Amino acid sequence: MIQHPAIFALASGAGRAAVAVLRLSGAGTAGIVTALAGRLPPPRRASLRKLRHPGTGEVLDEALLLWFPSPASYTGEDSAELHLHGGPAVLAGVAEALVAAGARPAEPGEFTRRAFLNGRMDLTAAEGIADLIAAETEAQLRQALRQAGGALATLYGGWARRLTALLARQEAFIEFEDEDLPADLDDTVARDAAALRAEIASHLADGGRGERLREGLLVAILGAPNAGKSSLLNALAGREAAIVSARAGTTRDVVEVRLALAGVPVTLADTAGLREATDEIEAEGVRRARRRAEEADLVLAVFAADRPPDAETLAWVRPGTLVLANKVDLAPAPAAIGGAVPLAVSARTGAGLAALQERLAAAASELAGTADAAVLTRPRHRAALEEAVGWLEELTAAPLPELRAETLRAALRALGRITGQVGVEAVLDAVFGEFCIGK
Ligand SMILES: Nc1nc2c(ncn2[C@@H]2O[C@H](COP(=O)(O)OP(=O)(O)OP(=O)(O)O)[C@@H](O)[C@H]2O)c(=O)[nH]1
Ligand SMILES: [K+]
Ligand SMILES: [Mg+2]
Repeated sequence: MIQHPAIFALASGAGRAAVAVLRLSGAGTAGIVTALAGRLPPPRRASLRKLRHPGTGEVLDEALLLWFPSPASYTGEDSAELHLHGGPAVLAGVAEALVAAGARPAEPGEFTRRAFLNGRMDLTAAEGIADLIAAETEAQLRQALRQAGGALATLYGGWARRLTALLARQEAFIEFEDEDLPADLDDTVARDAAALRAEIASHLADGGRGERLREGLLVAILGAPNAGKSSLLNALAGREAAIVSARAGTTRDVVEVRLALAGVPVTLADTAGLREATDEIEAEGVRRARRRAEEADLVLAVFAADRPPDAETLAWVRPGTLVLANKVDLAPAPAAIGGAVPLAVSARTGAGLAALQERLAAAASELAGTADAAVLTRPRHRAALEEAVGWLEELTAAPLPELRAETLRAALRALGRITGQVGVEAVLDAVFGEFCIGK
């Protein structure tokens, strides 16, 4: 195990709390703990200790101490946890004492980065831990747990091992070409590489569901002024998030609410009514509405049942758009709008809102629902896998055994970047930079 200089950080949430957990890891942890607590507790056993400033001897807190000697710790290094009283003055005092004893505050993700460097986990599992901390819904949590548990490490690691074996066969062919090798060895390499390429390609062709679940879905509510968009947003959110009024052009800024639908986090965006606005501010609102609709994973096109459908909104109706006829308390819903059968709702009476919730939940799980398999979760992985597939395609076209070996090596490097086998400092910075401090 590599032991880097000692770092510390608050591992629990910031702010006043009954208990705050400070985590300490790295070379010299034993000495630093001893400097504050007098002596080390037995490994992995919680012990109550008075903590003192090593310079002044001043008592800082009475805390529970845990000592995790290397290698049996999260980072693989010597580590300790201090369970303090969670007030800002206590934390500031202990932090200062730790610095005086030779530790420094940790960077975001630095503990997990050390765990990775010590071989405690691969990069995909480390990313899974970041996702676990960020998870807002149950489906996100399940996906993160699978990844942190090594589902992707196993899948991508398995592919890397198969590539390595192929490379070995290809190189044997080059090395011993004149000798008694099976005549079709070169062909079998190409055949097995094509099979692997097909497997990776089918993993890539998942419609982006895992990535969407990780990021959350964006649903944009679109429609003419006064169609009842803000009323519907409020009804779905269960609170008065947006201003509703009888005046056309009420909503200007995009108003967002966060919901969980079928375990998928969803940002529901209410937008300005689509029309040729003369007012400068409203015109900007309409521009924002269009931009949001372009970015959205799902568009809710809202029409008022007592009006003929407007051309501006009709232009956004396409396969996959959820078409609503609102205000069915005033007039019956038309049989079809823009070729789609509209869902009849009334934000005023609540009619059809349960069906709307169901349709939204169904759409959310179709767009972002994942089975309990290893699923692609990040653009970083997608890019590297696409690169690997590209190299394996080149292999088929490569005329010389040496060139084939080269494409296999390149594909292997692409896979290695995902799991961290091919260590690129920039990749590590990007991966661990997204962590919070203390993890
Ligand atoms: N009768 C009836 N009135 C509704 C219904 N939904 C909304 N309204 C009314 O329609 C008017 C406009 O509603 P809003 O929710 O502000 O409409 P909007 O689409 O957000 O309008 P803009 O923000 O101006 O684009 C308000 O007076 C609402 O009370 C409905 O289902 N039935
Ligand atoms: K309005
Ligand atoms: Mg509105």
